[in-house]
Amino acid sequence: MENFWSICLGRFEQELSAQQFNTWIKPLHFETHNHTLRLFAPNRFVQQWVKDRFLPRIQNLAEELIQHPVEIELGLQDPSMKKQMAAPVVKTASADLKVEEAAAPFLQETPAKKPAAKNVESKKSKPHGNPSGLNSAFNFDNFVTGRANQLARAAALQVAENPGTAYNPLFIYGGVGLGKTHLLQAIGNHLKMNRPDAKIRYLHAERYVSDVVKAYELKAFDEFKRQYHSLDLLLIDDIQFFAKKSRTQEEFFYAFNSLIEAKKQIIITCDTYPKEIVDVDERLRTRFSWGLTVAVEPPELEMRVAILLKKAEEAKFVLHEDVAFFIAKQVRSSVRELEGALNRIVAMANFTGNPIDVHLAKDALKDLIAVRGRQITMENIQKTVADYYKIKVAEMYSKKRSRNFARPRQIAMALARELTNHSFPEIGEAFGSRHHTTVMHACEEVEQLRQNDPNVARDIAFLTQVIRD
Ligand SMILES: Nc1ncnc2c1ncn2[C@@H]1O[C@H](COP(=O)(O)OP(=O)(O)OP(=O)(O)O)[C@@H](O)[C@H]1O
Repeated sequence: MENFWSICLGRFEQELSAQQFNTWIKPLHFETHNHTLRLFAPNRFVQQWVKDRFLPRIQNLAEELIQHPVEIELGLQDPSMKKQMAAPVVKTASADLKVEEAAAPFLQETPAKKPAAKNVESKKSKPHGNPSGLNSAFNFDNFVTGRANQLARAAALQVAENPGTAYNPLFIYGGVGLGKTHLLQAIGNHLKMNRPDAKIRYLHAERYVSDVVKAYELKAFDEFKRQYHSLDLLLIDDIQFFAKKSRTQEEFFYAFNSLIEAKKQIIITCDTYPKEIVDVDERLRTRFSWGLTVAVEPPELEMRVAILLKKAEEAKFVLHEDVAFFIAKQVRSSVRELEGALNRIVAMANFTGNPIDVHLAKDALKDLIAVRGRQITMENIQKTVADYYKIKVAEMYSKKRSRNFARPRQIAMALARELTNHSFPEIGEAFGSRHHTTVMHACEEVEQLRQNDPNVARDIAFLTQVIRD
């Protein structure tokens, strides 16, 4: 075991570039303790990086070079004492590669788009053994309010104060990373504080699906019903995941009716308006609009700045307004992306030891800025709009006239007209050789819709931001 690290160093030196090796592997300090290999990183940034990229390889090498099972710990060096701290530590056992989250949340890159969560109780963090699935980190106090979400926040607070009586169900919808889960959790935490005995359950829709599957396998629907139908507050996140799950939808229909009848509160989040949820039973979609439906929209500039300042305050570091404005101007699509950008900047500051200023922020976000600087193309517009409406890009140039394709196509044409310098004939050409009057007609129709249909206006605002970003 004593020689393990020197052999590892040799291997990594061969496998990595000199710069990678010197930056990530060489600075690690190594110790052994009984059957534990201990590595210590000089800072959290290196610790997180090594955890994400190199720990599995170190694990392989341990399996190859050491004949008996070992545990690997990845801790932090204590900079002042020049000795190692026991925690926080990332641990992994040789038989089973289990990595525990150890670094502060501010050092974890936030994914731009949430990966399809599988059977998650709370996708934000582990529920700390709390059967309600609530995460106390999300509350009303740290939810920044602005035009984009003030109605949703007011409704959420109202419901948290008067569950079962105000709006039932409360249906919160909006694009990714805009604070729907945050609000859901805040409602749960608020009620829990006011009524500690209340039976509250927060869960991601996929968890509900898997509970139905389990109940089915174990023939335990009575128990399943007992659990869900006896709640005071049911918080269910990302209901669009019920699509095509007919048994789940049936069970949820019963749970829904039973809870509403008993005046127990249900709050649902979704990526779209109830009527537009695909592959979910009509009777459920109708019920979703029984109470109040509110949207969360992408935050405007000032609100993005306020969110950044709040996040900095929470993480206890100083963020000057000019830096916050700089970040907010670069990152516009979602709060999650905003957090991701801030994480990068903080990580770079920690890593380099430089202060957080606009210069450092520019450096940390240079990839993002380069991407933004790219010219907006019609291909990009077509792809973004197609992705958003979940249709194939090919439908942008196809001749199909069904509304599912025609409407997104018209919106993409109107955006192409607005965001590029192309002429009507050029746009027509790019959309399956259509006549320029078709494009003109599309632009007029979309403008009408934008003025009269708040959903279309919201879609266009969101798409414009994403394309510009
Ligand atoms: N108004 C806000 N104030 C403070 N933080 C916010 C706000 N809106 C979102 N956030 C933060 O942004 C991150 C993403 O928000 P959240 O997970 O609630 O988004 P979501 O709408 O549920 O996304 P998804 O559709 O992917 O589930 C969270 O860390 C959340 O705390």
